[in-house]
Amino acid sequence: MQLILSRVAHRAHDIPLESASLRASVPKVKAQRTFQTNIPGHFVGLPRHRKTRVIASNANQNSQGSLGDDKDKALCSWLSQCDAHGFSKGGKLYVGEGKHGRGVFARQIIRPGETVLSISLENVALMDRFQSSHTAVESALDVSSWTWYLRLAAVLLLQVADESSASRAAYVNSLPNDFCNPLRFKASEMREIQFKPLRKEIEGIRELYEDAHVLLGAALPESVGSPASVNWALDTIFSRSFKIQVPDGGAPSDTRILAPGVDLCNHSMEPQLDYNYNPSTGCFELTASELIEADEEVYITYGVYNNDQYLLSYGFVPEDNPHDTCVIFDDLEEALDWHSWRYDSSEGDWPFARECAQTNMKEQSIHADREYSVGRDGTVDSRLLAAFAALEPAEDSEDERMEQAALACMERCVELLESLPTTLQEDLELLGSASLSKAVRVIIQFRMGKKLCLKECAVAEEIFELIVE
Ligand SMILES: C[S@@+](CC[C@H](N)C(=O)[O-])C[C@H]1O[C@@H](n2cnc3c(N)ncnc32)[C@H](O)[C@@H]1O
Repeated sequence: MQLILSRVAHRAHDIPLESASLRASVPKVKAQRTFQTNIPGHFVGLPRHRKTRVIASNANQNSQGSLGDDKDKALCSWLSQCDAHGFSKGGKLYVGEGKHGRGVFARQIIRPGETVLSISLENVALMDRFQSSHTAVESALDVSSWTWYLRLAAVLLLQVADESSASRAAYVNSLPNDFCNPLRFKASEMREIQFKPLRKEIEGIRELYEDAHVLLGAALPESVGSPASVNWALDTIFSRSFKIQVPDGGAPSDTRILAPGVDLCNHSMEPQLDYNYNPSTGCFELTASELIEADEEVYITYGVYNNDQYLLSYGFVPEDNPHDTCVIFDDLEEALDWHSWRYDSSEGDWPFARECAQTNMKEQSIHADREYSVGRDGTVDSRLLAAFAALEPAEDSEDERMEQAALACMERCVELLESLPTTLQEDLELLGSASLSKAVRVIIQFRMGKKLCLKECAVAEEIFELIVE
């Protein structure tokens, strides 16, 4: 948290937002590319900064100490009985309280390439299919047509219901009960989001949860079929499951698993551990990708997602996420309408603009309906640049059209920034307040990420350099 705050503070003071001067201040550049469809990549621009990893070894115990609370101890003891030695007394890892709550720490120096934890799929993991020892309830369920999250939620909830089996009870008991899920944001909190796309996605996922209540409620034993139990199971699998390729009687296919122990690792954009399924051992393995010091908290990466996806799946917003994006137009028609209003371009060649956007879209396999966004590094959706460039007068050179297109994107970002109820600086000050709820705190972090994307684009002179390189 410290990192993002200091960086935002610096940038918020540093970069003046002067929309009026944008057109005039952009440098002239020489184009070498042919106009229309050959803008590189989906987003266009240059990365501007890179975060330095800060190692936090602030576990509440040292390597000789106990392994977290009683539930964590029971989990570690079960894992070591299952031959997953990572967390046993002689193992290389321990559970402790880290920078983001409970996490995993190195007990000793770990060298690159060392496998630190190995989880048998058959005996330890929970998979989105029923494993060899079917119970009667499992056999009675026809889950073949269900999507993976319904299957995995059913597997987890049946594990909870199965009191006769202690096999994975230690794991189930160690799972968190409370989760910061945007689906349960109150109406007043929803208003604080300030950005429409996330609100829309939350509504969509609420429907998904409601459908799951009906389906799993009808299929599962009463003791685990309540909406509250189903919510818990879905929260758990969305925030802790891994997708791997596992042979299922034939060729490897996508399988979702809950991997006890591995799922205790918190996320970092610069992790020291990789995870992989090893077909020769049948295990899901954690391996060091760099030298790790004793008592250092170890991280994995949860993936390349924007902050919307992080918040929806994991309930947090990563610090300084280079993959965050901010929607600036819902679709092409909105973009063209805006351009016509802003620059009086109603005489522009709209069919040509659509064609340019679509050609760029097809070339990059982007879904037609996808919104138009800017990236955290000052990049712009290349379909948008192509469309806007096509609206510029035909007699202008290709350079001039591209330059005006990029300027239009920058001006849109400025306009959006100015239309928001709070500025970056105000959000930063709000975050300093001790009385914020967890939900509001994460919402403010989320909207600051979006504003940083807009701001990076609004000042991104590099856009021009990259377009014409
Ligand atoms: C796979 S679990 C990791 C272990 C978890 N801390 C635990 O106690 O079980 C994922 C959850 O950990 C928390 N988390 C992981 N990485 C985080 C990070 N970088 N910042 C904030 N919270 C994080 C979030 O609550 C997330 O939903």
